[in-house]
Amino acid sequence: MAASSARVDLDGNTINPFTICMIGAGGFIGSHLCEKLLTETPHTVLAVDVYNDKIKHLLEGPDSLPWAGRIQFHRLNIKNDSRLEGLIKCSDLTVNLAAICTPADYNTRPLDTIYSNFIDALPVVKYCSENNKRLIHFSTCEVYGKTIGSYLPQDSPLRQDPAYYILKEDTSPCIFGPIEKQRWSYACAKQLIERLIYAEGAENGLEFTIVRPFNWIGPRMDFIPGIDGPSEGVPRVLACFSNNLLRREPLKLVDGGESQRTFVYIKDAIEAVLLMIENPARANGHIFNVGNPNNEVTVRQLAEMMTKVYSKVSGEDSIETPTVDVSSKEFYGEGYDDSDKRIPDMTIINKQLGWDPKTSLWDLLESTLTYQHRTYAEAVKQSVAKAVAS
Ligand SMILES: NC(=O)c1ccc[n+]([C@@H]2O[C@H](COP(=O)([O-])OP(=O)(O)OC[C@H]3O[C@@H](n4cnc5c(N)ncnc54)[C@H](O)[C@@H]3O)[C@@H](O)[C@H]2O)c1
Ligand SMILES: O=c1ccn([C@@H]2O[C@H](COP(=O)(O)OP(=O)(O)O[C@H]3OC[C@](O)(CO)[C@H]3O)[C@@H](O)[C@H]2O)c(=O)[nH]1
Repeated sequence: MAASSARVDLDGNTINPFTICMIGAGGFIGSHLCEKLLTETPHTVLAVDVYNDKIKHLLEGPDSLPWAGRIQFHRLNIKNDSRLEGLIKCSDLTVNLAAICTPADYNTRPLDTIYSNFIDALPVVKYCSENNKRLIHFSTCEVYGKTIGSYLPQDSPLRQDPAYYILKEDTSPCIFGPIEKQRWSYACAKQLIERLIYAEGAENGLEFTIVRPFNWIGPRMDFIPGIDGPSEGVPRVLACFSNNLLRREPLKLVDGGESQRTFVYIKDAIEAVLLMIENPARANGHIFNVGNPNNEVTVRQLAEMMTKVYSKVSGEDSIETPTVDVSSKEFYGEGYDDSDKRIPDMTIINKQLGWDPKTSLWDLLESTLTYQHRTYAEAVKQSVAKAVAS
């Protein structure tokens, strides 16, 4: 679709093209946000990351492309690069996506996790505040931790009461496990940076929006171990299960696969972020849950659905034993813990931005697994054949 030049916001005001400093633009969410901004808006992106593989298709190509000249890639590590302030200063808005955000790292690399999600984000917040620049910061649904309901007795009827499990931005508490459960290093660091941003808003007038994504999934999420990422790496569940399906191995269910998640299609979620970007008067000062409450499954149900969908899109029968149980200690190591249930309350985002997710879990898995099969099946086949031959 061609970039439109006469865009209007939700209140009918003309949106002038602006420059966005997007930190973490080379990741899963960043790549989709770049694509959306370049193909459907007149805005310019200063894309900051240490990697750019997932946005190569936007960076390379002829000058005749509709977005030519509207994206620049800056390869830099925000931990230690003095160019960061300059990029923030010459932008109208900063979107910060940079983070270590893979659960396998939270308990095994807790220091890196805390530095990445808190310490490394500090200069970004500071530069935005000091230079009066708007900030959209990516937090996480993990700041809610466990539900109140999870602490009730198993047979308590209150567990069925939404008041004990629906997660609301302005009223739900943040409930983490003990310090020795280092899984919560990420959630805790994200919570503290949220509090710092909120305080910068309250005391120094920083214009901010905080996004709490609830399991956004789709093409380009993470990596397939041994193909475009380390063989021993453990990505998030979509890529773990995709890898198992591609290799015709059983899908591993951690602690029985009883935890529940709501999954939202990345393309639906990106619509919400674009609304935030283009409607500052409605988005500033708010924390937004962004998820799909209608797409709730247990991890076991997710595995079963992915197995069925993959069989449909690949044309291959599923294997005889499609799933296997593993303990969290075996899979993630010491200090792992889990969120039991994550259903976002949608009142605030619906009221402020009129956003609702659209895509069902089956449909989003069908388009995502079609992409996974098309992108990886041949490479996996070759890598398996090579391993057998050696
Ligand atoms: N995908 C989800 O469902 C989800 C859920 C909750 C929260 N989030 C949050 O959204 C953000 C983006 O998540 P994602 O899924 O796209 O993850 P991702 O890992 O694909 O992307 C993060 C990007 O940040 C970059 N980065 C990390 N540290 C950096 C540094 N020091 N300097 C420069 N670049 C750096 C990485 O190279 C990567 O490209 C994260 O803050 C994450 O915590 C995502
Ligand atoms: O092979 C596997 C991999 C994972 N599981 C279980 O699936 C659940 C979801 O895991 P995952 O997608 O890796 O991550 P979480 O939902 O727990 O956490 C993420 O949520 C948002 C974010 O902040 C950023 O993406 C991140 O922290 C979980 O129960 C695993 O144990 C499995 O059974 N088998």
